[in-house]
This record gives sequence, C-alpha cells and structure tokens, in this order.
Amino acid sequence: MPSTEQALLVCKDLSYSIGKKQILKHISFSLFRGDLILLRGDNGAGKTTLLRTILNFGHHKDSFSSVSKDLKRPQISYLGHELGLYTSLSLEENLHYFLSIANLAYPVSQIETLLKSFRLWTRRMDPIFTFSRGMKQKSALVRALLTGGDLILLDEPFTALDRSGLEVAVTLLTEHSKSSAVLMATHDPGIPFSQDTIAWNLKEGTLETSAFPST
Ligand SMILES: Nc1ncnc2c1ncn2[C@@H]1O[C@H](COP(=O)(O)OP(=O)(O)OP(=O)(O)O)[C@@H](O)[C@H]1O
Repeated sequence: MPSTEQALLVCKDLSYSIGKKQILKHISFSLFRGDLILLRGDNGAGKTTLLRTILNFGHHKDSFSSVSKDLKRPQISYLGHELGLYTSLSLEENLHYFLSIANLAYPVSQIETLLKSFRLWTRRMDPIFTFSRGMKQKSALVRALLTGGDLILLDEPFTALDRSGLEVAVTLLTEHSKSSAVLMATHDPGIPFSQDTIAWNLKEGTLETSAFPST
C-alpha cells in the first residue's frame, strides 16, 4: 500500500452522530488515485452518511487531517440519490452548465463518445424530463464522470440501469479510477468488477475492508 503522504484524502478516527444516534464509529481509511472501492452495508448502515461526510470533509477537520503535499484540496464529484440534473434543460445544456461551474472546458469528442456508449447521443438535445429513469441515471453518471476531479463519490450509481448500461458504467468507472479515486455505495450483488476492486463493508458503524468480492 502507498504511504499516506501520497493519499488524496486521509481519514483518522472519524465518528459521526445524528442526534443521539452514533452512525459512524472510529472510522479510518486513506483514499489513493487508482482506488476503485465498493461500499456495502445493510439499509441504514451509514453508507450515504459516510459518502456525504467525505464530500464535506472540510467540516470534519479533526478526522480528515492530511492530504497529499502536491494537492491542497482534492476536487470531489458526488452523485447521490437525487440526480441533480435540471429537468427542463436538455442533456447537452446540463453538461454545458455543470462543466462551466466546475471551470472545465466542454470536451466535445469525449462527450460524443460517452453519450454514444450510453445510447444517449440522439437524445442529447431533448429535455431531461422526457427521459426514462435509466436514461436520467446514465445522464447523471456522464455528468459525474466529466466533472470527476480527483475523487468521485457515487451513491447507488447503477439504479435503473439495464445490463448494457451497467456494463458500460462499470467499464467507464474502472477506466476513470486509473487516474483518480472512485468510491461507490451499492447493494447490487452482480456488478462485474475486476479482482482489483476493493470492498468496504459498513457494519454497526464500523468499517471492514476486504478483498473483492466481499463476504
Ligand atoms: N436526517 C436524519 N435524521 C435522523 N436520522 C438520520 C438522518 N439521516 C440519516 N439518518 C439515520 O442514519 C442512519 C444511516 O443512514 P444512511 O442513509 O447513511 O444509511 P445507508 O447505509 O445509506 O442506507 P440505505 O442502504 O438504505 O441507503 C440511519 O439509521 C438513518 O435513519
């Protein structure tokens, strides 16, 4: 394992409570470029809470104490249960908007490749409200990939995807994780990830890590 000095984000002894209920208990981990991590756990185990805590790591300075020396603050992209797309805008308009607020150029040929992979290319000028649930999910994944930055956090990213959409998503996320880190919460047991994938399991507020697939 690389040293924590090379980590994008180091978390030490993170505990988090909502009201009187302790959700996360003394959690420690480091995230590195190249990591592709599946986060599992029962309903209510705290997966969404952990992802949102990482997203807002600046509010938990005592736990997130160290980041790589060459990187002041990792850029994080988040895709949660709410897809965060503007439904009255077209897919293309959404991508233009999210790239512009992330201060990124519009990568024309990359977008064409992504949209063709997800079979969204011919629908790119249509408003999002005319899309099926799976098409909205694919659109949100494209947005997250394009604005990915150093770390992508995904909460149930495969919801409503058909088999071919799932395979495309897995391929794209695997490719993306080679240059950044990808951490995703999922219940889906049949995701075709490689043996290099890291498995995390949240159980009663503590984090267990194991080789993939988790048991
Ligand atoms: N706003 C809130 N107020 C009170 N309790 C909350 C709130 N948000 C989350 N919780 C509690 O925190 C715990 C963890 O919730 P969380 O959404 O992180 O679980 P999860 O592992 O993502 O679950 P799921 O698999 O169902 O999506 C649950 O017991 C939940 O009831």
